[in-house]
Amino acid sequence: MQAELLIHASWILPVDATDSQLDDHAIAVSEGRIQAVLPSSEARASIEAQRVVELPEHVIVPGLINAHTHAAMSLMRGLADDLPLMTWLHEHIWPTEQRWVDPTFVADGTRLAVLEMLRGGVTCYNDMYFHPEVSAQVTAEAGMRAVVGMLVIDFPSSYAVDADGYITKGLALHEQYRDHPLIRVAFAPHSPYTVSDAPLTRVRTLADQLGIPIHIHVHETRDEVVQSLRDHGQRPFARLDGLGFLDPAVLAIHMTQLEDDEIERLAATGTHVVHCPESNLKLASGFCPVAKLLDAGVNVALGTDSAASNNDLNMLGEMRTAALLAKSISGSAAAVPASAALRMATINGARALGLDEEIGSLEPGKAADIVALDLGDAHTQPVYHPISQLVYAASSSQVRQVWINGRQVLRDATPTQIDIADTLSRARDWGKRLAASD
Ligand SMILES: CSC[C@H]1O[C@@H](n2cnc3c(O)ncnc32)[C@H](O)[C@@H]1O
Ligand SMILES: [Zn+2]
Repeated sequence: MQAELLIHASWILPVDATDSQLDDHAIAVSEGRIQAVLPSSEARASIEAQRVVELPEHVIVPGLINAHTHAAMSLMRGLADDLPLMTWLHEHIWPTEQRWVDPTFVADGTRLAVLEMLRGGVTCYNDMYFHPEVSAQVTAEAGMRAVVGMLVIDFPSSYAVDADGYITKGLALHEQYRDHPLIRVAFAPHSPYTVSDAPLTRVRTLADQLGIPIHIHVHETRDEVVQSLRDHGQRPFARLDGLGFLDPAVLAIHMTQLEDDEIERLAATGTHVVHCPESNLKLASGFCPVAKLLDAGVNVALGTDSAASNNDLNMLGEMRTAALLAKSISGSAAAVPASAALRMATINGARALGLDEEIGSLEPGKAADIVALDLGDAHTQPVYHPISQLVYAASSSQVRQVWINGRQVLRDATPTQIDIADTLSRARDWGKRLAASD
């Protein structure tokens, strides 16, 4: 057999149906797709490859999927800390966005985020932000995969004046990226408290017509629920249900406030939940009952939220936090074991985005989105169970090689498509500008 690329590693965690661990295996790649995953001994005997990569002491996993981001907000990392959500948004983040966010801000912030995520083994992210056409372009230039949000919000910005304006721009973006190999689009109405019923209904209709996901913040805090009971006479979840917003196209972000009947309804409707544990912890938003959701059969993916509320875009850290927090909340050390955390950061994210035929696991026929981490460092030795080292001990600095669609975008921890010095210099400049206006 011929292959363009053959990667040998000490361990492969393909995230298949049985959570296999494959020791001394190889992955053969051609035309951007995985051809075979097989023992290295067999691969050496049967595959003639144009390029062979040997990765002893490395574990290979599917590219991580960050299922909820506001990438460009990396330029606001550390701008306002130690505040609850509404104070943080109303008194700091939204005024800063009104003053500064434009296409250049989004380009420079997204590039900084893409650099951080690629170095952390993230190969796909699901974004919600202003000027998504700019995020899409920057991401595609870096060779990274993204689902870019067709943002909808009732408030004006430098991007659009009203909800219909956001939708019109979003539809143009959808047209522009039809059939793109790396970029998909989804509707991204910000939340039930910032988008009124009419645009939500329009989003629902259009999403059905176009067959695309809907990405929305829901039940992030108790205050959100209290406010909705006051303004609408019902919980946001019930309001969204009434508007037809519960089904397998919908990614409900956060979900820290959930009654048992709502968990049952999520499971019955196939609605996905995206858990953002570090952002929820930092803003003291509440706790998403992940173990209960998984037990009920709800698909739970994992996201960082923005670097302004996390304060990083590190999905290795997010997996660890998700696993530890679930144990603490449920009172069971068996809750969200390492294998479940890895599923949340890979195949569950792919499923939520409707991309599970394409990415999320290392199986023949899927896109070659592959991440290799070197476990030879002191803090990940010795290796009894590679998944344990990956989820509970590894850091981003151990991500050495990343391929997306079979193209190497990180080689020996260095991005191949991004100018690091320029990206950092632009970030520093924005930092000075924002600090001077504070
Ligand atoms: C209109 S683009 C997205 C919008 O979301 C804001 N945002 C960032 N983090 C959060 C969060 O945790 N909850 C709600 N909204 C958030 C961001 O500042 C943008 O304005
Ligand atoms: Zn968010």
